[in-house]
Amino acid sequence: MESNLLLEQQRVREMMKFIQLEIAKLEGDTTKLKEDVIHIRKHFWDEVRVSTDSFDDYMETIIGLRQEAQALAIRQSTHRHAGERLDALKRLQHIPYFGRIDFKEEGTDQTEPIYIGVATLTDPSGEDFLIYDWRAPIASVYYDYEPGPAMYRIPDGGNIQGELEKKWQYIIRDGELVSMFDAGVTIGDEVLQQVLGQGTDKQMQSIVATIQQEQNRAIRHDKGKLLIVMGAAGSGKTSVAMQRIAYLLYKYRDTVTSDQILLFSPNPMFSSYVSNVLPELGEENMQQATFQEYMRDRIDEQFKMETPFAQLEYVLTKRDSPNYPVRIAGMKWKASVACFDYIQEAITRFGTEGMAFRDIRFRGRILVNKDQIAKRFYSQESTMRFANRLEEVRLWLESKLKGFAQNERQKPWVQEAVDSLDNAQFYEAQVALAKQKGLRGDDVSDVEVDEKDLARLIVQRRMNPVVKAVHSYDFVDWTGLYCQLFDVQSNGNVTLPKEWKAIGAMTKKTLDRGHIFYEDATPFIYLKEAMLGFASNRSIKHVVVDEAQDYSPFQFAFLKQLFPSARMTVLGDFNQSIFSHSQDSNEFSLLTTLFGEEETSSIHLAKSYRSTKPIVEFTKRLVPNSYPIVPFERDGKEPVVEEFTSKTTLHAKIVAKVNQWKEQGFTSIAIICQSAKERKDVSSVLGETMDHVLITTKSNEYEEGVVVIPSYLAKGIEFEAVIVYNASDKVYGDESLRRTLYTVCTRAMHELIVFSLGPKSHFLEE
Ligand SMILES: Nc1ncnc2c1ncn2[C@@H]1O[C@H](COP(=O)(O)OP(=O)(O)OP(=O)(O)O)[C@@H](O)[C@H]1O
Repeated sequence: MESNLLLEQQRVREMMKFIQLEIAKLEGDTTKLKEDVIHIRKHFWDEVRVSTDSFDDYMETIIGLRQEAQALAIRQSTHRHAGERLDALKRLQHIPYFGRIDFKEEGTDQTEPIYIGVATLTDPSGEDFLIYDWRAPIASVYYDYEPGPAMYRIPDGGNIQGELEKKWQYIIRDGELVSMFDAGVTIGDEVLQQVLGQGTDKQMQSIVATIQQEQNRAIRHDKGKLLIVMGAAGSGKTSVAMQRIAYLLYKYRDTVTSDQILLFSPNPMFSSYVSNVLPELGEENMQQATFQEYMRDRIDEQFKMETPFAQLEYVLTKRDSPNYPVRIAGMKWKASVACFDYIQEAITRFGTEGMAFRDIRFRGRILVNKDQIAKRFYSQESTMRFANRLEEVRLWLESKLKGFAQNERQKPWVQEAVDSLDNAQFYEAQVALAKQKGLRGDDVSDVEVDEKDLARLIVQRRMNPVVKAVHSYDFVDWTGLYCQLFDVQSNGNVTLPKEWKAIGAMTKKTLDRGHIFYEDATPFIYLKEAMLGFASNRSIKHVVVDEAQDYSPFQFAFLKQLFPSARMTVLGDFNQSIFSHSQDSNEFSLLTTLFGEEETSSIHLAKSYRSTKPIVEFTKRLVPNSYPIVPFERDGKEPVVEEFTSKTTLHAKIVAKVNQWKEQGFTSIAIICQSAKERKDVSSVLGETMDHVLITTKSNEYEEGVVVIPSYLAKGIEFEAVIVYNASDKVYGDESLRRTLYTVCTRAMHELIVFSLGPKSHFLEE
């Protein structure tokens, strides 16, 4: 072992030297190549004699042009390759590799050592692989097998069988091999201990050196349209999501680019938290969005949409409001599979009856009344697509409006409007008419304007809002249609909630005020787009949804329609549903039906890596009916639960504890409050005594130091040490908040302290 270590240390040093030399050489080469490319571009035409006097001259010109273009293309391609190699070398310059397998391919008698790192490196001839990218097919053996028979898949679909003779793990710091381990069965117990025991960086980091077998299955999974990854808090779901994106970008590098992958994240701060991983692995970041942004764009100016965070504040802080039970029952219903089925049935029913239309009005007069529109709609074959039927009605209305406009020009109000135009208005009308005739500038004054033109223009302008409304299908009473869903008092197939009537009344009242609850946004838009056709985006090839337990079946159905060409990876943990009101289910059952069993695979990650074993054991007890949660064996302090009777002593204790943690060297400390309301209280008290950062829904950056953060913004991220500000039974007493308490406690990596003002939550007793 000792001599092995010396040999490997020697190899690392040689490799480091080689990498440094190559970097220096390539930096020179790429500068020269870039200058060459610029030079060729600049003097392109100087090098070509252009003449078309005779056929021979013409041919010579063509050949000259082709040669110059070829020279340019060759230089550009050499420059690009040199640039790529330089990038790879730079990624390897501190840690050239982290693992090695000794693999003997079946049918050969030679064992080849395969070194694995974050990029591929060949010798200068390009023939021998010095280091393999962790995503290369052969590297999968490193993650998937213990010594013994092993195999890996190659891109054409075949398998390479062989024997994995040995597996090593290396710890290399600043170009020196510090230690190496026989990685045997699982990769990384020792290395993992070290990695997980350290402090957290400002942002999430790649885990390629220590990916575990189950995680690797999820990262490299490549079958069907949908992959569901469920896993305990801290089991590496987000890490899997990020390494999986890197893997897909590598495997499909000829067909998929980073801007064709879209990650849905829970909030903007989360986006910044994960933004380092892909660049660290040499890839550009994928696109990121929140579901809320997609909804907001579609709801547009029609309603003022509540944000999901405002919705959560309501859930967490308005328990005493008399409307609370109805609103919560509504939230629960509107996010359920039952509601999804119910609206699907309603859409089918509207095909034969019950569509709500609006009168087309102009200057107080009804031009086409809603019954006429309904008659036209239902006069068409019910087998026709809904969108086509509505389009036919639109075209019919548009042609009717044209007729109305013509008649309207003769009306006295138009003549009056023409007569009352002052000079400025007349000139402005002249310019507009000139524009309609395609004239501009000086030509404007040449345009002859007669009364007929002016009448046409005046009617056109007055009717414009009506024309626009018809064009955007506002002749359908979308709000009425949505509200009408709540008028149905019984439905054969779906059980309606007992608060049904009150839910309907509350929904209507809110929409009438020009507001829309967040829970209504998706069903409302879904109803509309299911009838009009979904405005889809076909350029996205892969959609990744993190924190997927917080998405309703509607939202998934919507995503599927929105990105019809995309495969999906969905990662979540039902123990962490902050929307526990809305999600009773513990599985993504609708998702399976959406894509079909054939196209769906599920992987469960049971082992939890973030927190120490005592913290995992503690948090596990908060969710007794959960799927298995297995702690990674990492020692640490037992979590502390402490009750206080006064805020003053509680705050003094928080300040003392935080200061102590800072002295211990912790750089990421969170005081997690239940809501933003509570966060404000805490901050106003701590403000003078302790430096801290307040995290709000507007925070875009993941912050180091001491943060005060509401529960729902702490989703998905982690801190070295966590104080749960007030886990009293008053604050976390309701069953619906069990999962919230679990979520906040599981943010802690090394230390967890749960304070309570008054008697602690009974979940903590359990
Ligand atoms: N194989 C691994 N090697 C090293 N670190 C790992 C590994 N898997 C997970 N981790 C670490 O564990 C922590 C939790 O990972 P991650 O945030 O991906 O989990 P999660 O399942 O998304 O958590 P949650 O659902 O609680 O938000 C991170 O610090 C991550 O780097």
